[in-house]
Amino acid sequence: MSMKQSAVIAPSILSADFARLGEDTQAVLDAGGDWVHFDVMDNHYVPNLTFGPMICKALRNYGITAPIDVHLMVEPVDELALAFAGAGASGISFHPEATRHVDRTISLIKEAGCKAGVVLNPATPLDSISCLLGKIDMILLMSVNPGFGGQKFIPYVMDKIRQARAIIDDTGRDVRLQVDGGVDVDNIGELWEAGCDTFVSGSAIFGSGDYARTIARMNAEIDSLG
Ligand SMILES: O=C(CO)[C@@H](O)[C@H](O)COP(=O)(O)O
Repeated sequence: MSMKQSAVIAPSILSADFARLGEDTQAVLDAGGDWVHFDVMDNHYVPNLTFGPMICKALRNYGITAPIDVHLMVEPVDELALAFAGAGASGISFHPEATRHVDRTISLIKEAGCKAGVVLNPATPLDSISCLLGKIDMILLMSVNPGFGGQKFIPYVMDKIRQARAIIDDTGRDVRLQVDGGVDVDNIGELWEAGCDTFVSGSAIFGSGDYARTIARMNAEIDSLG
């Protein structure tokens, strides 16, 4: 039986207007976004630099109450993960190769009261996380190489999504399957059918000019497939 959960659209505020971040984040939530996807880049694990826990806290102080889904593209992981838990993150996902003790990092995140996710780059095999399936809340499959918004979806990830769905269903656990990179109105239906239930989308939403219409079209594609 498929353990696929209800669809979640998580707009990536990497593509938001940083000069008006609180306002733009609230706007995308008012337009139907379910979670805030918060991409943390350290110019070390990835060749780009974004924002840290203070900005997460500032969004909470601004009044953002939706789940904040933190994607850490940082190395090492533990200290920043704890800082984000203290700054109002709801879930924290990290790249296993960026931490020395993966199991310990998951425990730290969960003990800090957050959902824990692991992120696999496009070419990283699924079997690298087989031991963790009883413990994590989410698998995030990157469908672009991490570091930048606005890249094209890498087609071979589609098969990996199907395999991940089968592996999750075998566990019988509620583990979300999130896809991130090049997600748009045109491919979201296929991604849902392949087994994703959580969709990160940055440039397709923020670059569209009409957030509500774009998110509604994404949800309509999913709903049309049941
Ligand atoms: O983590 C990342 C990039 O490293 C993503 O979250 C991107 O922000 C997705 O952007 P689009 O491909 O949707 O523009």
